Amino acid sequence: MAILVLGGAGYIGSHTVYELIDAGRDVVVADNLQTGFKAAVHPKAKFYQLDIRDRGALDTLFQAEDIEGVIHFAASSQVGESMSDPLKYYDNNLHGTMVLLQAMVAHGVDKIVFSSTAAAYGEPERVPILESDTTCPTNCYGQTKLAMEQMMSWVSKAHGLKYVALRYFNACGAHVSGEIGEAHDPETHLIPIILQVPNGQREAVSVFGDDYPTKDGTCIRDYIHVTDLAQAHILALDYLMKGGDNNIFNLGNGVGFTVQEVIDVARSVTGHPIPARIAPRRAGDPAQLIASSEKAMKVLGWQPKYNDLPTIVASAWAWHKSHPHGFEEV
Ligand SMILES: NC(=O)c1ccc[n+]([C@@H]2O[C@H](COP(=O)([O-])OP(=O)(O)OC[C@H]3O[C@@H](n4cnc5c(N)ncnc54)[C@H](O)[C@@H]3O)[C@@H](O)[C@H]2O)c1
Ligand SMILES: O=c1ccn([C@@H]2O[C@H](COP(=O)(O)OP(=O)(O)O[C@H]3O[C@H](CO)[C@H](O)[C@H](O)[C@H]3O)[C@@H](O)[C@H]2O)c(=O)[nH]1
Repeated sequence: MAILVLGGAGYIGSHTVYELIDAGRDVVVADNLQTGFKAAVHPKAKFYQLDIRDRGALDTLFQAEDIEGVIHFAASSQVGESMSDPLKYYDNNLHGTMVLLQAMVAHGVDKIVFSSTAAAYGEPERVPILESDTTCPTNCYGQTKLAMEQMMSWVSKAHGLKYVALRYFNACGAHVSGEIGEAHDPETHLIPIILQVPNGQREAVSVFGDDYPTKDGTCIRDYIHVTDLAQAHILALDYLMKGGDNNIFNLGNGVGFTVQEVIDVARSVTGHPIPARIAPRRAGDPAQLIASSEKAMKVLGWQPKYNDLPTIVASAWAWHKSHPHGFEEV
């Protein structure tokens, strides 16, 4: 039987497929390639180009393949865009997940692990954040992810579906092989943006606000390596296969770094001075997001391996230096 990875041509999905294949699992990837790349899909995975909102295409896939569980990354995930075009997020994230769950129920596939986000919490009431803390998203993206979690919960009560929601903090880094890495266009994430400077693609990095109540005034985030995230998906799926109940887990390193500290690490990793300019705050940015991932460690046995920021940034740099245009051939 195979694992179906939706969004397996994207950043976190492609890394998860590599880990699944390395673990000897059969993998089917489905992706509409709206932000993903066929070249990111492991050659041993079977690939379907489809949109999860297309029920007919999903039916064809579920009829053709023997699927034992689903890992669902397929979503739109840009915070800023979700504020200017919220209906795109309701359509792709909520409607897409609704069609997927309808197809899963119809075809008797009853296990799903899916990408949620730290954005589900909004401005945290305390750090480190526990899964039981208040969820009050400050942007439409986080709202749709929280609504996806709630949709799973109701579908579970009615149809016996079992789910794990993984609330990631800041995904970063690249595969140790150097074959795949982060390639978003436009890029909005801090570490790849910083690395565009030593790659000659940007003159300086803008620091969005230096007047936050943090040690150097810049925002604090919890950076977690994409391969550690990938491993958590495998553990979560195995947990469901062994009869584990519906659950929600934070995934982060439990350590926060300011934007300024991340830039300093990138300077030391790349040997480039990386000029930084203070810019206005970015709307909707909480001052500080740090995960408590103790529950994932205790229940899933998850143990992040790349818990050191210089190592994480070095893995990202190895990828960006050798693939300055991502998966696009120029
Ligand atoms: N990158 C992060 O820091 C982060 C943090 C928290 C949560 N997440 C979530 O993790 C997931 C993966 O994020 P990512 O950074 O790898 O994003 P990504 O954009 O690189 O990957 C998403 C993949 O899903 C595909 N996709 C999107 N809509 C689809 C649809 N309707 N049908 C079929 N395929 C579709 C895209 O083509 C892409 O390959 C997303 O759900 C995102 O919301 C990401
Ligand atoms: O050019 C930049 C880009 C980012 N930042 C700052 O760097 C920090 C990290 O920003 P990212 O855009 O890399 O990541 P976010 O924390 O905003 O968001 C990420 O993590 C969230 C959960 O924590 C969501 O899941 C979201 O999808 C994902 O992009 C923020 O303080 C941001 O203001 C800058 O100063 N300059």
